[in-house]
Amino acid sequence: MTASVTVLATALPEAQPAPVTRDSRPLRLITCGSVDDGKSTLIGRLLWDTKAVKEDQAATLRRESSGKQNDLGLPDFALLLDGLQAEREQGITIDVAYRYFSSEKRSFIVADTPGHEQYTRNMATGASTADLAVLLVDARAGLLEQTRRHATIASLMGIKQFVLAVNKIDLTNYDRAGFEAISNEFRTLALSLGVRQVTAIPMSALKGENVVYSGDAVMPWYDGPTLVEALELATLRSAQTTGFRLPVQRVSRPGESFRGYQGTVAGGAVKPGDGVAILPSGQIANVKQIVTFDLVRNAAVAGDAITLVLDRQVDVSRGDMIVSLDSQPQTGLAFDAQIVALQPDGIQPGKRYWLKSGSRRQRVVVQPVSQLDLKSGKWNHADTLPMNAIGKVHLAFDETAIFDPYEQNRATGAFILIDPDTNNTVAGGMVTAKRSDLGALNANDGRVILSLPADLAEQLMATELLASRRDEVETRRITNAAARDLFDGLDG
Ligand SMILES: Nc1nc2c(ncn2[C@@H]2O[C@H](COP(=O)(O)OP(=O)(O)OP(=O)(O)O)[C@@H](O)[C@H]2O)c(=O)[nH]1
Repeated sequence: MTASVTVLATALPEAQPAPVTRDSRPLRLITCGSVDDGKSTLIGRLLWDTKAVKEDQAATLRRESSGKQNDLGLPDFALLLDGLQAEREQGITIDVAYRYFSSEKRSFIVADTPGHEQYTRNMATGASTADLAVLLVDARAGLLEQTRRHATIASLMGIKQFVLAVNKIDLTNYDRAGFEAISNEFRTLALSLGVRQVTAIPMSALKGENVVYSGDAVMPWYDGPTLVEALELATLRSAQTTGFRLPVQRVSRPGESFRGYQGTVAGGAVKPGDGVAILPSGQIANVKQIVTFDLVRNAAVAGDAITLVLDRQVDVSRGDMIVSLDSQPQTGLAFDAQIVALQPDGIQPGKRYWLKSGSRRQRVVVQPVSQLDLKSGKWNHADTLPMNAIGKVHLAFDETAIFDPYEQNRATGAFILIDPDTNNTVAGGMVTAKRSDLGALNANDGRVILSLPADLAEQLMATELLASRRDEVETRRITNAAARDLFDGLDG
């Protein structure tokens, strides 16, 4: 494997979004499963049967499948997703790519997360924007620990609707009892995670039974929906409950008289005349103008990329957040969070990481408190968190941090942790609450840079510099990634 460059942005979509036939936003879903459960085959089958595959792709599929067809003589639908594999082989790791398809009633965006090694991380990236999770299991194997982990992460990230796809049912001779046993076990798990909306569907992704077309002929005992019918019935995640949020990406000063603050609205709405506060400084101003790339607008909502002009001179820089006066996020030096550890080193207590949330990046000390036992669903005391662990932690900052609880706003409540030594993303997390005091965990205690020998201090500075450059690269990519803008724009 040759992953040398990590692109945190989304991959460019290969196809334009399917036309929205009704006045509804597309439903976003993620698929999760263990290796070989048939995830690629299922997504391929969905694209194929909903006719989201372009003719040239279809021709390639027929050609490439010939000669290496499976026992059933069907094309290898997983080949439809091979574009990502090719990118991986060029040394580029792409966390999530989005595929678009639609039925007569609705359009959908499925987050496709390639690769197994970093699966949990990829999954967490996809889950943060999804309305629904499709959890795949192999009908012969039933629920695995991996299924439990994925279901847990999906629920932690706020997904409240699951479809359990009991795949490869053709290989169990369409065994009804086996299907029901797996469904019941999964319902118990989902309930323990607080997820009540579960649809279990017996299916064969390979043969296309109960995916888009009914599997009646072979499973007359099943009278529930096909996968697409279940997706058509699903509800969109409810709107965020916070006020206006604009994480400032850039301050624009094209001339003496104009100063605008640019970013993508991460919550709520804004219109000229609204009172806003600039955090963390707490300065106050009114909105004078809202400008998009070619228009002056009379309002902007979450998902809009805007330039905001204020009615007075204030001091604003990248990483600040402009928010509505009457509904502000929480600011402070200590927060509680839940994280998923993503690297072999896990999370070390007392170590200083970079925390990145929106356009803001700051130093943080992470103190693990407990780890989730996936089998029992209990939180056990923990001082460290190994790779893949889901844990509760305390975060301690040495400069004011700004968050909404993730429950209220996924954009301003989510973050990643970066190891300053390696620049690896070591965790993804969600803020659950503000803490009233730092207790024993004062991040300033970790601020020993002044007492370090000069050469070591210099090294540390160099690391910081490197990290900040990396930050720029990342931001540029994200800005350039038409996919993300497009994707976010669909929400507007
Ligand atoms: N019989 C049968 N085989 C299936 C079905 N779905 C997938 N397969 C086969 O199972 C194997 C694995 O399928 P993939 O779609 O590659 O599985 P995956 O989970 O995406 O695996 P990775 O891409 O390795 O993560 C392939 O040989 C598929 O043809 C099914 O419903 N029935």
